[in-house]
Amino acid sequence: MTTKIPTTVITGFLGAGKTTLVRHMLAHAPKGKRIALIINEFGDLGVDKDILAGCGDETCREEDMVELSNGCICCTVADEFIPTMQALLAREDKFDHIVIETSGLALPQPLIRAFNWPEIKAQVTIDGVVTVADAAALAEGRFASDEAAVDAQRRQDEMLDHETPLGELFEDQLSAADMIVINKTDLVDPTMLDVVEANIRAELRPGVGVIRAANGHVDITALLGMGMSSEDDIANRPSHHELEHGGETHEHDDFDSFSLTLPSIQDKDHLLATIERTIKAHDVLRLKGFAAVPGAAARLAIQAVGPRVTAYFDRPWKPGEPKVTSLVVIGEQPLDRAAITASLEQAAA
Ligand SMILES: Nc1nc2c(ncn2[C@@H]2O[C@H](COP(=O)(O)OP(=O)(O)OP(=O)(O)O)[C@@H](O)[C@H]2O)c(=O)[nH]1
Repeated sequence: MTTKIPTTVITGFLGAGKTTLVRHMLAHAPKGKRIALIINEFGDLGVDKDILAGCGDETCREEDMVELSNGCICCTVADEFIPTMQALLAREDKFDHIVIETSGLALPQPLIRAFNWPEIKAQVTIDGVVTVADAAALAEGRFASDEAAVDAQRRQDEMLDHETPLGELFEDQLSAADMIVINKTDLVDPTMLDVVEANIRAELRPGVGVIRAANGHVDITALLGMGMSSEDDIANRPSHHELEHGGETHEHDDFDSFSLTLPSIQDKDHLLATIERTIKAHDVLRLKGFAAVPGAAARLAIQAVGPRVTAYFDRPWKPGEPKVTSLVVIGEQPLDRAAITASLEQAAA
């Protein structure tokens, strides 16, 4: 019998810290262990792959990364995911482990089920499904239906709201998990963290592990080598969307994304202030990309998750690379693209 290649599936809501966790995993993987990475992004800018490739480590080898862009892995299982897996398995250089980072809007269940397709099942097994939870977003009630209208106490109760697309999607991601990483613990006080953890635990199947982390710093031996064969246990991982719609519709219909490019911007602080203002005014859930700051030799990576905007220079511009500012914007439907674009264009020079 051939040994199956273990695969870790990383899921979790937009901006929860999946890429950050993957980065940590790659940096701390046992020496000599060859890990292939499949990255699935919502939106048509390959920001996550670019950030990982920009890390410069030998563990983040670009040739070991495959990107499934502008799609949700769960909607494109047959068209994209299966062929990608087959191509990976056909490669001569063999991998010891595969890591799949799903988009923050992906429903994990169809992906898990895909591991039962005969051509996949013969060679690969799911080592474990890891769901990254954003402690800060949960503590702030960002999955509640109308944040502005609910007071702090009610927000706590509505953390795992069944009515909203966000809440349901998050529950589906929790129900699929073998392990939960409660991330961003640095942003939440300990009492609130206990509330967040209790709410999460209430949604889990018995036996699912929960670990807390900041910046994805977890003991990677806890993540790799779980040996769960999750694909054999799909019946115990129900999904709202599959139950309610017979798998026919996808929650991504509730979300929208677009990207825009600014040929030049005035300056860094003005850009970040413009982004912050735009996010607040238009309920943008997630914004990320790279900016060309006048006079800077490096590109500025921009990350916004809900109202929190951060930026750092991640790597020097490559010779010949167009120095422009490219951003992807993600939010619930309807996203007022024209107004958001006009607002962000105020940062243009
Ligand atoms: N303060 C804090 N920030 C974090 C932590 N983990 C991640 N971040 C930041 O949160 C932002 C989003 O992190 P990512 O790792 O890109 O999140 P993601 O889940 O991959 O995002 P999508 O792929 O867009 O869904 C980045 O700015 C990270 O630096 C954490 O534990 N604490």
